[in-house]
Amino acid sequence: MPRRRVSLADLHRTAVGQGQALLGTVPAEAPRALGGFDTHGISQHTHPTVADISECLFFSPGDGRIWLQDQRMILLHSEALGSLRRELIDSIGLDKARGLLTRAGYVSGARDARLVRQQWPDAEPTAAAMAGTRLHALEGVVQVEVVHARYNAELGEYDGEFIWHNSSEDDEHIAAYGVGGSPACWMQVGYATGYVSTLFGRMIVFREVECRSSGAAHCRVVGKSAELWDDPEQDLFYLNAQDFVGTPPATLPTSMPAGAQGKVRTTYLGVPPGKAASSNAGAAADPTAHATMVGASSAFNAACHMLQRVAPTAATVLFTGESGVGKEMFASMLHRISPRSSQPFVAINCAAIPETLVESELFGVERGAYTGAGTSRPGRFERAHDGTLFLDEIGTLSLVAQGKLLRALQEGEVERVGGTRTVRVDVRLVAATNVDLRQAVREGTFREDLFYRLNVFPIHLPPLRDRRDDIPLLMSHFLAHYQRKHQRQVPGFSQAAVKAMFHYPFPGNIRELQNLIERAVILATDGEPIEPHHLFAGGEQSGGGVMSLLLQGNSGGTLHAQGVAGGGAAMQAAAAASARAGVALAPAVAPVVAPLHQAEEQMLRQALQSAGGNVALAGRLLGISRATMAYRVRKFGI
Ligand SMILES: Nc1ncnc2c1ncn2[C@@H]1O[C@H](COP(=O)(O)OP(=O)(O)OP(=O)(O)O)[C@@H](O)[C@H]1O
Repeated sequence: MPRRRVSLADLHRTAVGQGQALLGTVPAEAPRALGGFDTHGISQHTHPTVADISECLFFSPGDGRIWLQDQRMILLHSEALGSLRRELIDSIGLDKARGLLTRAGYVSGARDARLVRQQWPDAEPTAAAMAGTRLHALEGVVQVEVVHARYNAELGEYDGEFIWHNSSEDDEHIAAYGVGGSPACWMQVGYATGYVSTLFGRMIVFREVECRSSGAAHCRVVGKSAELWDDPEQDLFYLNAQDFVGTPPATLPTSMPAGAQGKVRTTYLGVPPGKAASSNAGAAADPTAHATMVGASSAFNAACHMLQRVAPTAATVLFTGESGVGKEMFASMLHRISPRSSQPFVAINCAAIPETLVESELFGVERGAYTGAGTSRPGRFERAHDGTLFLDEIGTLSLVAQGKLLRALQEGEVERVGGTRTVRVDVRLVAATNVDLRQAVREGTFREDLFYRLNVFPIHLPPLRDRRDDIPLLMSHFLAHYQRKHQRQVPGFSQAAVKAMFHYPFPGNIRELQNLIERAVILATDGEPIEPHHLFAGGEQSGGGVMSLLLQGNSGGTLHAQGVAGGGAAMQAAAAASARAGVALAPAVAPVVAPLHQAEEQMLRQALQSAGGNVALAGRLLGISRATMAYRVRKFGI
């Protein structure tokens, strides 16, 4: 069979042209059904229409694939999904099954929103939102009738009501359980939440207020920005794979009653009830102790499930992943949900300690051991006794330090530098690395025996560009966080800003996203949404344009811009915003064509110079941690 991709639209066209001869089993009324949407307030001819969308659907029977543009799809019997659903409910319970299906729906909706963004970048917001209803129908899930839908970009508020006809989930639920007391379109609600939240870059919660499964004639769903609901917690609960995962609050407007703000904050803390209070022993050493962990992508959920499995044990855990993906945050959460949570969590960044001090930092030192050791002090191992010791950037340890670490792990005891007695320590070791330790072993820079000692339970955290479904949640989360922190009234993101965020590769991962949003919240004008130039004002390459940070003297940075997403008007606005922020825009520098290591060194030097030699600030400019910055500065001998 030829490996030809045939789009649904091709079939339709051919059928129309050739009197249905090539359609075979496609029923004659199918094209009419596809075009059968109607909406109030927006015409069925508004692009992207069902016909436009169907151009993205390809059947490739020759190689057993169906594509919705670049996403592989499958044509699954609704009954098969029904049986999976029934087994899930029967084996893990209604609430857990509902959570799983809601999150699967969320991922699907988020994917479709990205498709619409990519294919119709100029579609106006209502049309892009309506495309979700058309995709949902085209995928055979549900027919959507729009009661009303409205998005106010100025206020960042969404509000919509829909009637769902022919819900496939209801058919299956009713077939298995009959008509009962509660709504059952869980995946579909997850889809709507994922689609609209991804489209607008903020948390928009859908709730099914009437459902065929609970006796209504048809299903009715209401979607609103999370802060417009009084009690979004009950809906958001199902988005969390584990109870330690928080869901980002929507922006908390200052007009919100103080009591309500408090309620939302505690609900979203991301710490299971009872755990927060007991983990205070480690809180001082743990900078992320009160941070909320958010995410909804399948990669994030998979890592959370692994964390939940390993937390109750004493096994060594090795987190791998690029800088800024959340390894330290996961390590800290691991401690908080483990039986050691009331004991210390001691973190050490191996890259940040000079080679000569590693031993005394880890194992402690006895008075007089060397010049300057005026008092005896315990090392991190001793301080982490009964608790968790987190060794970050473990790949940077020297071979000598690796040998000493291995000995301490094998023997369960340490000897202070200059001391004569050994101290027994009981620590749970958690390590993290952003280098490939297997490769380091092959290259002879990392001990094989230590690698196997650490690699007991590896958890890989993929880069943000590979789990883009988390982006809207993270955007909402950090927007709310920095609004509170900096007392700003920024209602949300403009459509251009959301688009730019979805196209940005985030080389610095979540840390970089966090920095972009903090900067944007500061740069944006109160009462107006965040625009791309507020986000990409620090040298990031966004979409078609580049903004780079050029450094002149020690008197502070100068922003040099080479176009920004949004074009000339955005440039002018960027210039105005930058002027407000005390920096100036100037013509662009030539694109960097130096080898990677040279470019890296140049960027490090520029950032340091801009930050007046402040390593932490320079790191923030580049979207990396202070420790990583310090390590790289040392590596290049700057
Ligand atoms: N799932 C998440 N939800 C909310 N914030 C997150 C999440 N993951 C990471 N962050 C935030 O992103 C920043 C970077 O995370 P973290 O320091 O844990 O990354 P890392 O992988 O340890 O980086 P490095 O390798 O550079 O040390 C932190 O401010 C952290 O709070």
